[in-house]
Amino acid sequence: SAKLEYPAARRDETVTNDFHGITIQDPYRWLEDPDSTETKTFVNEQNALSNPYIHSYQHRELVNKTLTKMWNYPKFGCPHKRGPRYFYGHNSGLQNQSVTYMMDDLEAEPQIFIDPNTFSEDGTVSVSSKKFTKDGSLCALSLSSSGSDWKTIKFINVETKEYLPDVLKKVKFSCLAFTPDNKGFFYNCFPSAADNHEGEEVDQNLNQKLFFHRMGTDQSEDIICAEFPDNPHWMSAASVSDCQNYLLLEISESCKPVNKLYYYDMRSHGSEGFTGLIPFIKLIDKFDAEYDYITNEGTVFTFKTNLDASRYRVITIDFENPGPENWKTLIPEHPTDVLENITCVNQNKLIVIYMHDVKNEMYVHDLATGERKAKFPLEVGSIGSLSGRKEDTEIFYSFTSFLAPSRIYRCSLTTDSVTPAIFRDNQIAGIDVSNFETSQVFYSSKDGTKIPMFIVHRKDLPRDGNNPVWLYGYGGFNISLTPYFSISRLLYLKHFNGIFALPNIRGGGEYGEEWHKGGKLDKKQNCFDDFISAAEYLIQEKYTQASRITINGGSNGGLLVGACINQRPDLFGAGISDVGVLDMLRFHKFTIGHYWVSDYGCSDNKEDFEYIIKYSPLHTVKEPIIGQFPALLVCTADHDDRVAPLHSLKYMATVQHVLGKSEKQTNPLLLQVECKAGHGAGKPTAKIIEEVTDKIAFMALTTGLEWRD
Ligand SMILES: O=C(NCC(=O)N1CCC[C@H]1C(=O)O)OCc1ccccc1
Repeated sequence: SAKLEYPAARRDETVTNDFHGITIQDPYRWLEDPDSTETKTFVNEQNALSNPYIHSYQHRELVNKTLTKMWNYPKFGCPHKRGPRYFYGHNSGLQNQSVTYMMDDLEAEPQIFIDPNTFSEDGTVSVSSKKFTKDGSLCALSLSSSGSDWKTIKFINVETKEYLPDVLKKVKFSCLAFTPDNKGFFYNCFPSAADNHEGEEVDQNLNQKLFFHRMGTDQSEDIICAEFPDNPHWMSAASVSDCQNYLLLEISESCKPVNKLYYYDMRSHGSEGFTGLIPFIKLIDKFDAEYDYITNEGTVFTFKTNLDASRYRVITIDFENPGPENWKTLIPEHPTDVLENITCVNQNKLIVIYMHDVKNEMYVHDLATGERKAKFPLEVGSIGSLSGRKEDTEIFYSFTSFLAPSRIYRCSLTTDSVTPAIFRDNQIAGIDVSNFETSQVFYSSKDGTKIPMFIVHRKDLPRDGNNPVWLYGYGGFNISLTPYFSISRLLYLKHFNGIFALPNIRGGGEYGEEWHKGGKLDKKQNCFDDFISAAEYLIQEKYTQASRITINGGSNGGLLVGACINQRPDLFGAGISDVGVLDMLRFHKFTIGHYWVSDYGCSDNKEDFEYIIKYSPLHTVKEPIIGQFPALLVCTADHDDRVAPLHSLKYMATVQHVLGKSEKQTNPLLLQVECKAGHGAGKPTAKIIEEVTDKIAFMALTTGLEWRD
């Protein structure tokens, strides 16, 4: 391909910082200001390069049309009962946002409850979460614009579907909790945040507070009921216990799976509402483990915890005898499987979801004794979502896997046996998934650790060492990548003879906290070694060859791509880094980045700096000794306030500076910045399809994909 000319971005060689005796230059520091004319010009010049290149792909329209057609199938969410009614999410196929329907019973005619597509012309306003009052009479909506983490909370009268006058602003990373009498509402906001924020600012999110809002009043009258002036990094979340007597408060200070647990007995309060800081009882007042509320029977509380259990277990704590010596184990830690999720249903049962070698298993346990009662018949895959409360006698759950769009089951829990029935079976038009297969392999990483990897492709694929591979990974924050259905992957498999490979690299939660610890802080390089070893495995097993591999990941996965492509430019044909964390010396200075130091460490500390600087993508760009750098597409968006676009802008400016002038560098090095889009959550269908089309077009142009009908 003809060699591209890259815009010469100004380098300010005067910007340097001293890190524990080491001087580090930061010549593109000016790109950290999203509002400067210079930054806007830089973004426009980069898009003026990347978009025409991507649109030069001859089959881009064919991919777009095919993707749209495959995407256009009805998608149902699990029904959930709130008060006397059932609610469920539904998308007819191509709607920008799913619609929430309501029905008086499961056989009744559904009617529209909330249609977010009416909130904006282009579908960029989304409902990020909903919370009903216990009796289902009111519903709080948390709304996001352009994919920003900033939320506006509004309230709907469910019966009349009319909005109440109450509007809550400056809300971010917030809980939603009504008081039992429906008169009050707990939420979190950042009062010190600037008024004009919309998600394009990079200011740090500090000093979050818990507020009490009295329904029918103005937000300016809201009461601060929890704040942590000595710990500006802390964030909190309030919830009401199943019995409605207790207000629980979880406090966390980072993404580490540990939290403090405070509580307050609301019975000692009249209905005059809350008037000031709540005198919480500090049940757990240190950050030593996670305590995740499941339910309570009177003063005996049931929690999921990783205390002395890296694969989690279930304990009970009696608030009357709160000393740890009185705590009891209800379900002990499993010797190999991770206890992922527990829900109390039908008053006396626990629905327990485990992860066994990255596949879900689901059981019924007895709440009182912890005893296992039944096992759900599940295929290989994941439980996508589950709805059911203590007061419900049935559950709905969705099952999904690489080759099965989510299917919803309904199961009564009134007896000890489980006989689930299909409630909704989503079908894809024009795809016969029986032509494809999923396998799971265990390959060795650099240090000999066995890493599981899912491999999905056509059944008749030749092992000729020449198949294109979409190698996708994440590797961090205790997040597990269990099987999930994706139209874009299926198109790649069907129309390009592609292979989708998903290695469950360390840093995730696939084998519990030990797996997470194996890929964080000073062991973060293990994530990159695991991902590199995955590519080497696929090559030596004759699935593919380096030039046909695209590595891809988002956010922490975007860091994965940046680090691996810098370290092994010989191993990949292309890399696509989505909304990546790429400046590892400065990530904690912007928006919620300070929360990530639990996985990354912080360059303010000498020991942390010394391992961070070794892999930070922005600081490890160098010309390959032999050959050229792979094709690179770095994607971000102007309202991404989870990972500010500055990471991608500075990284691409550096890559183009170091590599772009070399005569041998004919692979493109491109940055694409989307407008009215954010980190990903809430993105309208139309934008998702455009974005995926561009990704596939880029892979086609740079790894020689050939379309087949
Ligand atoms: O920052 C995160 N999560 C980690 C995160 O989003 N990360 C971690 C690294 C980059 C980015 C990503 O991988 O998506 O969540 C913020 C939050 C939400 C709700 C309550 C408290 C705090």
